[in-house]
Amino acid sequence: MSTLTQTPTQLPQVHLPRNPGMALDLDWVARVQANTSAIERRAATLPGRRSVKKDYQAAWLVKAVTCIDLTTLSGDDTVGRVRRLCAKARQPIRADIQEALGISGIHTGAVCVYHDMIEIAVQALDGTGIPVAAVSTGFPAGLSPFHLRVAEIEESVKAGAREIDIVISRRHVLTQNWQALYDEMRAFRAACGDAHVKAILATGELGSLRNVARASLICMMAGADFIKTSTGKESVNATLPVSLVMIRAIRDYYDATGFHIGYKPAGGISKAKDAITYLALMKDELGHRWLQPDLFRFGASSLLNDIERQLEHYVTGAYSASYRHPMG
Ligand SMILES: O=C[C@H](O)COP(=O)(O)O
Repeated sequence: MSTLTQTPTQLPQVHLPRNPGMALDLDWVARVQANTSAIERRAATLPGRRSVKKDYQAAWLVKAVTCIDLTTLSGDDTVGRVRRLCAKARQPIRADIQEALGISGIHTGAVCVYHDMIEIAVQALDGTGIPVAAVSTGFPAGLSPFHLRVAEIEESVKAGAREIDIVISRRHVLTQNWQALYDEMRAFRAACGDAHVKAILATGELGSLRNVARASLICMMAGADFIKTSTGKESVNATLPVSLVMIRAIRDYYDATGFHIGYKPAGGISKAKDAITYLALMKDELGHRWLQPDLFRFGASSLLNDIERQLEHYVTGAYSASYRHPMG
């Protein structure tokens, strides 16, 4: 084992202009197609495409840690659990493992909580630069009255959230009401002000990959900073076929407008090897710039646990029990 020479936090990160959005272009939306069988075939090859080992694997896993939105979104969240999660976000990899890897100063991309826990998380992360992300707009179903969803965003921003994860109205997609989806997203973006907005599509409820592609495009046209797959509460959450579709929508939007939109797969990503597959997919489809935390996040509650175990194995040659890497 040798120490890692290039850690992710040492990579320069150039500040990117924010996506202002554009007028709804229904002709562009109508042209968007998705060849489901070709996408599924390609997605099936992804887990086996890259086999990164040893130093490289450890470096990719450290990179993954810096891109995690460390999440707790449970009805039984407590102040204590959120504080412990924030402590983990500040030091996601145990000090002895970091020392053996020759790295320091690693932290997660953000901490993601319900509105009620924002102030606790902001206090616990004070001075770290780690942003608090809040799920707003009647998460996870997004079916509360529209004015309350907008007000919830404003309250979350006021409470200190620097990132807002909104949920779209799935029915606008299922009924192909693109104008309504655009208007909703535009209003959410406006309510966020300077806070960055991630649009959760809840792809497991959108019916088809073509709907996923079209909803991705419309949210970007309406000013989304990130598009995110899932709330983590749908019966199907992040998948590789959906990711391929959304990532290619990001590429098309970038080619047409020059604006970089971030990607956040969320829900059910809990294994270190899956994290590497997602990172490799981002690199292959969008390039190295999209591997920075301002453009890529995992929405995950337990992924860090497995990554820390794998890194411990890398430095010691032995696996520890997962309870030795508690999250919150
Ligand atoms: O946005 C994040 C998800 O809610 C986390 O889902 P997970 O608990 O399956 O990792």
